[in-house]
Amino acid sequence: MSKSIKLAILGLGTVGTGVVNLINDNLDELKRRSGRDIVITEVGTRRQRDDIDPNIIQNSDLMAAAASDNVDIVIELIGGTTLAKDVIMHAIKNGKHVVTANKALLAEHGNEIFAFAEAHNVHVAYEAAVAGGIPIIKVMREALAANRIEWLAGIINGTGNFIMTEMRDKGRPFADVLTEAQELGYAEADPTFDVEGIDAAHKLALLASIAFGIPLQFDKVYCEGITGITLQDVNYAEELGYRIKHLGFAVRRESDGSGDAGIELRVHPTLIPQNALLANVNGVKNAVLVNSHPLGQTLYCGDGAGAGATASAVMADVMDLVRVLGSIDSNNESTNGHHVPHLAFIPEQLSDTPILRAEQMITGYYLRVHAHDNPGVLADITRILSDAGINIDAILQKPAHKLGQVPVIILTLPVVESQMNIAIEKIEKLDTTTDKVVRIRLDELA
Ligand SMILES: NC(=O)C1=CN([C@@H]2O[C@H](COP(=O)(O)OP(=O)(O)OC[C@H]3O[C@@H](n4cnc5c(N)ncnc54)[C@H](O)[C@@H]3O)[C@@H](O)[C@H]2O)C=CC1
Ligand SMILES: N[C@@H](CC=O)C(=O)O
Ligand code: NA
Repeated sequence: MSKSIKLAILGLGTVGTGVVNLINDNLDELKRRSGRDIVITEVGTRRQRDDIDPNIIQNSDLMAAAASDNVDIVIELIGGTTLAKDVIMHAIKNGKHVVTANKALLAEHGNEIFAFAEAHNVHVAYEAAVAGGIPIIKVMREALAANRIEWLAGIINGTGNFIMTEMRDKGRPFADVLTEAQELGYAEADPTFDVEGIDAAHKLALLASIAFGIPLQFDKVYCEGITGITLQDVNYAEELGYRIKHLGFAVRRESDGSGDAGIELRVHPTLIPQNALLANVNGVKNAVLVNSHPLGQTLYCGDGAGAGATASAVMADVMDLVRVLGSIDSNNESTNGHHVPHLAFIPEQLSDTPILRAEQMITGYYLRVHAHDNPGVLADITRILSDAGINIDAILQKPAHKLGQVPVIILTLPVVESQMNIAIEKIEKLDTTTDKVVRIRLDELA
């Protein structure tokens, strides 16, 4: 057997431990598939641990581990955007290939990191950074490489989907389910990233780049989380044949008279029909639906978080890099040019297609309006909507729930957000309405 491949695993938390376990469990499988011995030579830990194989160097100096002569591939699993960035840049500078699960880092600094890697002729692989174990990066960069991607929609945060599922099915309180997600190793170190939609926005920025061939633009992703979703809205949505899911959308919009041309990047709770495929993806499962030409719609589904699923993606990247290393000759030159561009398109071909602002985005809406139970209230509300050119798809008036007040639920057809903003402002000013209008986007795309 030829030379072994030496790994440094930096960070032994949920994912790092999952990677060590996977290597131990599947060592023979890895060797049979790659023709190489895959060996962990160093781990980056804060403290010396006695449960680590004594042949493995335990290094609390991650910069040293990233540059070690004893390492071919550096696997960054510490998370965060400061030390993790320094360590990755240092590894690249020292000619190491890198595998990372760190979507926050790539969404914010990926343009710089990938350019630096290209300049040093090494790869930064990141399958684990999006949708956990689902091989969505590989599919989009390689299997769909001949397609023009029109849009994608996905459940891309396992913690959020787990919370929404448990709330809906078992009526469990939000905070309890979040605690369980943390115990199961699904949540980010700072779980507000999960519940405020930031983690999904990081992943969407990555998916959009490889879908459309645009630079990473995390700062332009419209982002809403699940903290404002109440059981009341979940139940009303179900009554109307819809389900609320937290989704990410990347949509190419042509200028067709109904709106502006550009790309919509948005993550938010969304009503989708109960019979839609994504409506039935539950628990920690993620799913990404991709519409491309000429293939059409394809759906990718699996565990989006957790030790085993994420380790699977990390090691899939390692296996790809083993093949790249196998194709490098003794002068460190690539012998067969196997190189998938980091963002799927060759860097000079990345386009500057504008990202649309929130007011330019087009979606349907679920509105919950609280009104006095007086004659003519419904007429006032529907007139405002129709004056704004907004078509109503369904309307549901619930029995009065507090002193003479009725919740009115309205579903609309797609409308440009700026129009909806104007209409909601007018509805809130009516003497007959009380409270703020609750609005949740509704999408039939997914
Ligand atoms: N947990 C999951 O399901 C998934 C996590 N990820 C990403 O994987 C990365 C790791 O996540 P987890 O394993 O969940 O986090 P974690 O918090 O369980 O593990 C991080 C580990 O890194 C160690 N660490 C941090 N700074 C260190 C330092 N200076 N020196 C040595 N060790 C250090 C911590 O002590 C901890 O053991 C993050 O970027 C996360 O966003 C990606 C996909 C799924
Ligand atoms: N916290 C993330 C982990 C995987 O990316 C999630 O819940 O999806
Ligand atoms: Na993945």
